[in-house]
Amino acid sequence: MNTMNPTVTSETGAGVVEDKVAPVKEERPAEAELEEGVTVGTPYSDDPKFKLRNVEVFYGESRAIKNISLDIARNEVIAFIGPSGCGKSTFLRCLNRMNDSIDICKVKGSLQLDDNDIYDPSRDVVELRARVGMVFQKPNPFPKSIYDNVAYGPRIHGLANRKSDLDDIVENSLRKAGLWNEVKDRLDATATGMSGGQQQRLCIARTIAVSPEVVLMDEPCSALDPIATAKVEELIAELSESYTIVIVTHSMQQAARVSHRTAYFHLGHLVEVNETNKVFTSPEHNMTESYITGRFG
Ligand SMILES: Nc1ncnc2c1ncn2[C@@H]1O[C@H](COP(=O)(O)OP(=O)(O)OP(=O)(O)O)[C@@H](O)[C@H]1O
Repeated sequence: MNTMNPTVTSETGAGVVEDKVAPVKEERPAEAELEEGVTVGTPYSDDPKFKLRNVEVFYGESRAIKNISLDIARNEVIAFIGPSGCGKSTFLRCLNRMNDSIDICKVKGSLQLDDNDIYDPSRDVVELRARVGMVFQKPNPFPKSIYDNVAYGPRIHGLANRKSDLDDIVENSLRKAGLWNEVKDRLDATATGMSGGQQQRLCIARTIAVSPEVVLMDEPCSALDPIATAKVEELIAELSESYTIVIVTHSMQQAARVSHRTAYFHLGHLVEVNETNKVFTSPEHNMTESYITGRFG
């Protein structure tokens, strides 16, 4: 007798027992295995730059972020990892209100930067984005000269009164981005003629030119080759001395190399946050372990 999943066909109502093929095992663990609002590990900090509580994000009726609470510490590098569609970028974009431009997107909960409400309606969003800068997946320099790309932000924020002050900001930013020696003799050349890796470091220089406190990076190396990636990773290590950095990455090796803490997201939940070394050597949650060992992705 075949005992696999016997089931009664309701259509016939005749109590006929049929064989039913066992359902295919889901590759990703089911959401039912997660307790909403519960994050294992060390999601809180004694010295938070961001204090985020009970954050939910909706796209129309669909809830993409489900009751997440997290502190991001001053001058830490924290990596957001997790399978595609788990909400890493959505959560990252809440930190400088980049989601504001998406009409159907609604953010709920308490999100504070240095104890001030990020979503206070009276907040100047341009000023917020200068404090919390962002580097995107694809390098997106303006079709202007290298100099003008870096000078753009300081000009619109009125950070330099004299040309020499602006020159200093441009040079310092390019130095910090590890690009000065490569471009100092061609500052007037158009930025779009640079290699992809140089363009991404230029975008980092452009971000830091307005003296942000935080740099958000959304898969900053996904369009770069391994050598350009290594340069950006070195840069992240240097920048972490001065800035708080939040990086979304699909590369677990990259998270392990650059971050102090790692946050593992799954289906809009924040499952685990721990010291990066712990996440990759002895994760507390079985879902984190399944993900980092490649049992699903
Ligand atoms: N502009 C949007 N409109 C509607 N739904 C969206 C939008 N952006 C993201 N979503 C949905 O929100 C959920 C989370 O997406 P998000 O891009 O934040 O995930 P992710 O973890 O960053 O994914 P990936 O690693 O693929 O970039 C997904 O279900 C996605 O389809």
